[in-house]
Amino acid sequence: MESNTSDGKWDSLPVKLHDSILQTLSELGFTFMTPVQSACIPLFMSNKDVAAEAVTGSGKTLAFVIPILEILQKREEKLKKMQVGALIVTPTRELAIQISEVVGRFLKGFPQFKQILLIGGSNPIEDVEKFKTHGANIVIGTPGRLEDMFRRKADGLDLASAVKSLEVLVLDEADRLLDMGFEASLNAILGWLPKQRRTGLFSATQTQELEKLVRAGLRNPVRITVKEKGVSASSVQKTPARLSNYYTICRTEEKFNTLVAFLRQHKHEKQLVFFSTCACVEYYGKALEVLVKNVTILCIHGKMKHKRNKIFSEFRELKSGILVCTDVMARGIDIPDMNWVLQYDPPSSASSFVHRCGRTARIGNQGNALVFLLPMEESYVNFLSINQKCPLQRFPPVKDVVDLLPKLKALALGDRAVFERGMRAFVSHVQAYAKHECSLIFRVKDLDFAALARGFALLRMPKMPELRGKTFPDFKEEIADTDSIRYKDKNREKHRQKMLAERRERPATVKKNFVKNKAWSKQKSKKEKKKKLAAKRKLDEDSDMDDEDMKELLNDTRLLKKLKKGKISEDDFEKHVTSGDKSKHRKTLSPHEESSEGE
Ligand SMILES: Nc1ncnc2c1ncn2[C@@H]1O[C@H](COP(=O)(O)OP(=O)(O)OP(=O)(O)O)[C@@H](O)[C@H]1O
Repeated sequence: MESNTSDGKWDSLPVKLHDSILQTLSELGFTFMTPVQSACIPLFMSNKDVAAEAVTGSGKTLAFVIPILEILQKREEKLKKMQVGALIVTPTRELAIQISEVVGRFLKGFPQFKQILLIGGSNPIEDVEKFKTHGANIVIGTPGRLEDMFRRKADGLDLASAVKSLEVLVLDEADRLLDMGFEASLNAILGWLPKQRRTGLFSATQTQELEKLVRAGLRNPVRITVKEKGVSASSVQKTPARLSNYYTICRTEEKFNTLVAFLRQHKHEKQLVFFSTCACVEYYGKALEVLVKNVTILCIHGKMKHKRNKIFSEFRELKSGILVCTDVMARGIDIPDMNWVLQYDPPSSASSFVHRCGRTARIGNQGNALVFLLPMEESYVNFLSINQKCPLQRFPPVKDVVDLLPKLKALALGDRAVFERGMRAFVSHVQAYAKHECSLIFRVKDLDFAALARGFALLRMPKMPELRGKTFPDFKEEIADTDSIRYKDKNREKHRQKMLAERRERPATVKKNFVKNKAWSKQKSKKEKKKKLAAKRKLDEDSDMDDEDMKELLNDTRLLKKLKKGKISEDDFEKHVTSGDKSKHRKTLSPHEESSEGE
């Protein structure tokens, strides 16, 4: 089936839709159904479980929202205030908000039903109170918060009882939800739900693994697949037909300059720029704010706590602008009039590639996507075309590329915060690169680290396990003593100076043991200590990491590895491990992973 909006009018369905639904559809100006809607709605309404795969932006949301409303309003026994009839689970908050807006629009015609949004970023106690006061028949949420809500019996919310009347469960972006990252929460949630229910799995890249479908509780599901006919070939492609999908090949040192030149030439358009990690968004996003003038630039990633919803809504309203983001924006997000999807870093999986591109060229509109590849990554183009049915064309060379890396370096020299962001971004990028699903093409061992560091405009090479034992004659350190780089923020700098002075005053022997005795106190079990060290290794975006912290963490990580390999004893480990006392402030080595970016 080709994905367009002319798959018949709503009254051509074998089932008649409720007048209120038809009324809302007419208000929205949706005269025709899309293929996924005409296929799913009657099946889902007739007691079947469905697993639907349809290209991005093909109207999957209504393919489950309409049946949910039909099923709930047809129930013989009307739902009470605290009875949940439908549960929609999504991997990200933004997607949950978006779905709740769609549901809200249709609920105007069904005032008897209430919906509630249960997502991260808000106060869970407020959610509990809201639920208790207003009740909810349709729940939309992200796995972490939903699981949390199920466990809040002590706060007076018995969600497990409320879902006993559940008729429909929808997993939107099902393949992502059934991934490892959400496994624990999702299993817990599924465990609370009644077995007798309809289940729908929706995605542009559906899971083909039967065992996953079974885990989601699907009984003999009807599989619905709606793909696009390829423009050139007679093949069926996974991306929308009206998407112009490009790639460009840049050397590492040219990549950022090319991006800036491109963005400067497309200021009147709306664009998403994907990076692989939160730390890269923080670093490059801020750099773009300085280097691309007279255009709104916003940044969003999964480690942002409260600002996220506001940023997302702000960007949706813009006529033109740039949203620098991680894969938290890759799936399901429906931003009107998106002109370009730029992938500065290729995504960690082929399915992400399809979803990222799908933020443009939605519902029959024109759109463009461009992925930046290094020369050694060119075979990714073939891989996408053959294995993923996602053909790309080479983008004509970007004009007026100027070298802005010296400017970026100057920014780092002028503010320690920029310097640290750059180091963190580099480390996270390398570690994310090593985790690429397509590891035959994205080979970390083939990365030219010196060139990469030049491309990141770093002042010196960071210390990280991947670079251990290597020398980089092609990388010129910009500054011998990075301690001399000051924070622009006066208070932060004052605090740093104080810490430096304290460190200088501390005798060398005490230095090692002083903090150690505090945090790694004798009372703590060895297991606990190891757990704490593992926790320290998870990146905490809100704190700072100075050079000393970085060294200590490297030391700790090295020791932990040795301990695991049996090269040192537990006693040796304890003797040499540095303290965790500063862990509140410290950064870690590991990247800002986006693998469990949801929520
Ligand atoms: N029948 C229709 N006629 C016109 N527009 C529609 C119709 N159905 C949905 N739309 C619009 O199409 C856009 C894309 O729909 P939706 O977000 O449901 O796509 P999707 O298939 O879920 O995409 P993704 O795979 O990216 O999650 C939305 O703006 C929606 O309002």
